[in-house]
Amino acid sequence: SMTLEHGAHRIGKRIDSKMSRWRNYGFGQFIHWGLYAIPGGHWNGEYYGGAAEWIRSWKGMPNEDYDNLYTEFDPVDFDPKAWAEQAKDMGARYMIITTKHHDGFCLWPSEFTDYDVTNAPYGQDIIGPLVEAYDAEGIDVYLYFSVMDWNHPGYRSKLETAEDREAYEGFKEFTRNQLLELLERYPSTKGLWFDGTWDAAWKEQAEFADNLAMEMREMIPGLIIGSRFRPDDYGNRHFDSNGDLMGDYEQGWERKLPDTYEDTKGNDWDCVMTVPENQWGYHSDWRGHVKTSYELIEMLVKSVSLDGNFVMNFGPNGQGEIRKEERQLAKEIGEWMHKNQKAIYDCGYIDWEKQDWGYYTRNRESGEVYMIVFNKPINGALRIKTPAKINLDKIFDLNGPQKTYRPEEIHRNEYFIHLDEALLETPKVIVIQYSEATNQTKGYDKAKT
Ligand SMILES: COc1ccc([C@H]2[C@H](O)[C@H](O)[C@H](C)N2C)cc1
Repeated sequence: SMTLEHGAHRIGKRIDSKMSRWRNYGFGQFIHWGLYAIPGGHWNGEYYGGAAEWIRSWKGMPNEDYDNLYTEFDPVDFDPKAWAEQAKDMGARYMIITTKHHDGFCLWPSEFTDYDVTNAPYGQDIIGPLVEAYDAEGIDVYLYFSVMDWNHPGYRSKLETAEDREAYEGFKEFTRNQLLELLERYPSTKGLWFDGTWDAAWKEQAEFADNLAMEMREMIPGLIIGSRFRPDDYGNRHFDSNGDLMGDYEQGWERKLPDTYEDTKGNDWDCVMTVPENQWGYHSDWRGHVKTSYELIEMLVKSVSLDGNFVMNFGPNGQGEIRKEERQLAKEIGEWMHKNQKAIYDCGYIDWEKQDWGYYTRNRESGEVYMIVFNKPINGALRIKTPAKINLDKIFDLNGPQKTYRPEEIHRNEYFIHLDEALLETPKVIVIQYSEATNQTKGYDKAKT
C-alpha cells in the first residue's frame, strides 16, 4: 500500500460511544430547504424536469434571477416545533438539515457573507430554531454543508490560472470560517454531512481538508464526518488510494442501496433517499414514480439489515410547509414504527442466510433476532437457515407475544415456521430468541453426490 499523508487515519469502524449512538439510529430525516423551494421546479411558467434544488443550473433560469430569489424568502408558515414533532412521530432518531446548499444561500446569520437569511425578508435564523426544536424532541441534529458554492466569487470548479488559485485561497478561508462558525453557533450538532466535494479544485486540497477536519473534531470531540469531505493526496474521495474509507462512515449510497453485506465492505454507511426518483428540494410537480410508505419501510429495513442507517428526505415548500404527500408518508411510516421500532433501533446485520420472505435484523445489545416479513410464501412456510450450533429457543410475534411458533426442523440447521394468517396487511415482525448449542444432536444423511 502507498504511504499517504492525508489518506484514512483509521482502519475499521470507530468504536467510541458517539459513533455507537450514530450506528444505532436506524432511521433519519433529511431536510432540503432553501431558495430553490420558491420556484419549486418552475420558472416563467416553464416546467424544469431536473432536481429542483439544481434549477439555478438550468438553461431556462438566468443566474441573477435565481440569485435574487433571496429577496422573496419569507416562509411565514415555518414551524420548527411542528417539523420536529412530526419527525418524532415518524420515528426518526436523527435529522440532517441543509445549512447551505450549492447555491450558497445560508439559512443561518453568517458573519462571512451577506447572502443569508438576515438579508431576506424573513430576516431571522432558521437553523437555530430547528436545532432547538429537534434537540427538545431528543432527535440528534446533523448539519449538511455544500463546499461547492455558486454564489461565492472565489469558488472554482477547477484551478487553471494563478488568478484561480489566488481566488480559491480566499474561498478556502471562507469555507473554514463558515464551518467553524456553524460549530460555534450550534455546538449541540453531532456531525456534518458534506456535499459538493467532487470538483477538481477541491480534490487538490488534501492537506487543507485534513487539517480542517482535525480542527472541527477538536472543537466538538466525537464529531461525526462521513466520507464525502476529504480528498486524499491523489484526489481520491470516499476511499483513499489504498482503498481505505476516509471519514467515519460511507456516504456513497445516495438514492441507492447496497444489495449484500459484502457491498458495504463492512463499513458503517448511510443511504439518503428521495421520495420521487430525484427531487431533494421542493418541486411542486412530482412526476414519475413516488415511493409508497411500504417501499420506504422496506428500504429502511433493508438498510438496518445490512448495518446501515436510512435517511428519508423532506423538501418543505417556499412558505415553510411540509407538503401533504410527505406528511402522509410520515404518518404511515410512523404507524409501522410505533409497533415495530424494536426491529430497527439499536439493530444491525446478522450473518444468517437471507431468505425471500424478507430481512433479519439483530439487536446489538440483547442479540434478539427479528424476522421482518414482506413476502409471505404461498405455503405460508418461512424458511430459516441458521449457522451450525444455533438453538432456536423461542419464536413469537413482536406484536402478539402470546402467538408463538414451533420451528419444524426440515434439515440440519434448517427450519420452517408456519404462518397461519391469511394475508399480511403490513410488514410482520417475528422475534427469535436463540442460543449457541453445545452439541449437534440429530444426525442427517449427508447427500452422496
Ligand atoms: C451531479 O449529481 C448530483 C450532485 C449533487 C447532488 C446533491 C443533491 O442536490 C442533494 O443535496 C444530494 C444529497 N446531493 C448528493 C445530487 C446529484
